[in-house]
Amino acid sequence: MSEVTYFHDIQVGQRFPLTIKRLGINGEGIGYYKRTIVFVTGALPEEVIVAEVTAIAPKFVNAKIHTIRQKSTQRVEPRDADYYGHVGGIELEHLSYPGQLAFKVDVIRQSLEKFKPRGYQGYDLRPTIGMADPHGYRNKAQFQVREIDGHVAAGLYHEHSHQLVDLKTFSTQRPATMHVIRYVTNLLEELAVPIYNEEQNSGIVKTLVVRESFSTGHLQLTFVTNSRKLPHKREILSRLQTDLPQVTSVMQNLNQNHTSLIWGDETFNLAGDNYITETLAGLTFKLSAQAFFQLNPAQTIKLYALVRDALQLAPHESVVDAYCGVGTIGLSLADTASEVRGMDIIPAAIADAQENAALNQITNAKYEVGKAEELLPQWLKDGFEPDALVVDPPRLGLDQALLNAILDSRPQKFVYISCNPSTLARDLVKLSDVYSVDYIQSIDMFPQTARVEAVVRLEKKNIYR
Ligand SMILES: C[S@@+](CC[C@H](N)C(=O)[O-])C[C@H]1O[C@@H](n2cnc3c(N)ncnc32)[C@H](O)[C@@H]1O
Repeated sequence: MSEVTYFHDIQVGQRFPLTIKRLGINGEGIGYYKRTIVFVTGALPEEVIVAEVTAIAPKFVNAKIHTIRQKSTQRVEPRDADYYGHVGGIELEHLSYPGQLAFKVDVIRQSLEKFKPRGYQGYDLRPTIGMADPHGYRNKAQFQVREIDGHVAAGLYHEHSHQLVDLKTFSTQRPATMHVIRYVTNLLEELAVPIYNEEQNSGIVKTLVVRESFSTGHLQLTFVTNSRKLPHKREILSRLQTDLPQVTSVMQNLNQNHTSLIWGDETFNLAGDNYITETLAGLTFKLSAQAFFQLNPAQTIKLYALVRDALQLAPHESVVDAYCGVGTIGLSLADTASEVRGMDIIPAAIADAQENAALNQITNAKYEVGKAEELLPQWLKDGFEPDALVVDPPRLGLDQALLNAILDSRPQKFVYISCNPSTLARDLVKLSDVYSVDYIQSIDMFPQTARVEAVVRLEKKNIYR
């Protein structure tokens, strides 16, 4: 972002009245000042505000709210009032939950209108599936630990900085994860365990990671440290055993790198098990400290049911789970399919997928390390023609080579799970040559954030049958 003024009549610090027209993809309010697009953090549609310009870029202006002249009826008091606007993960806390759910459909609509895939005006955009209680859902807390004013603090960085915000409460976290974090933070202070100092690269405890199993209530606690030695280890473990018996796995990860990467290469056990076990959609998963796992288990169950429903696999049909992570989607389909094949670029994720298959006695699922855009064409060349395809790509969307492979092979059944409406709409431009969009079902995996997740059911057009 440049501080240079590109618009001869707009300056940083300038204030002007602004009517907010809609919310943008990151949840910011959007208005127009002299035909220039203005993004205003925290402003809501239909509000009339006085905006104060904070930055100017060639094609847009960023601003903050100076005053609100006319408030939206959808505006609510953020639950995390002390932290709202300072840390990420709660950027829509000022918007009512029905308003958030409506926003998540609207963002998809805006993306479709921008990219205009074939027939987009007729797409069945279904209302977002929300949570009965859109708080206390995150099963994992990964909080930095630092000393602030002589006290041990644990939390997230101030947005766009490395200044830590000590989160005493955080309403999107499952309460047990916060309880463990605060207990350990206080214990580290009481025992005067040296806390990491980023500037000097000194001290020992860098990060606390706590993950809770939704199904068992057990928790895993990992200390990420700058040295192998964890001072007062015995006392810490004994206190945890007495006061937090639900913590069944205590691990230590050694990370002596002076970088922003959370994890070092070595993880070892301090007490209890190496894993916690999670059961989801009838499947059991062993979660090691670093294993990727969905962060909102209650909604994940609904997401997998949506995929199953959209595919309606017959027992003789094979399915590819592209971008499979630890294999959860494909494994949840395995009992309805003849064969599941999945791929991911992360070797540790594939190792977990294979282990998860074995743990659940699933013998018809195979996983390979590699890029979807390379492996799918390879499998097709080798004569494997899947009946169904599920793609769950990262925010970048589908690679061109993968799109070409899909358009060439045209699997009969196709579900696209997207976490970015913009790349989804872009990819649909190509895909809609061969597939029609049956429906787009958004599901709220991250309440209070602007993140959007959607399940798209595509149907091969008749001419290709
Ligand atoms: C949105 S996550 C999907 C997670 C998984 N489907 C689940 O439900 O847990 C995207 C995954 O794509 C993987 N990935 C990124 N680029 C890839 C590529 N080119 N080919 C295959 N996998 C890729 C990432 O490692 C990540 O696990």
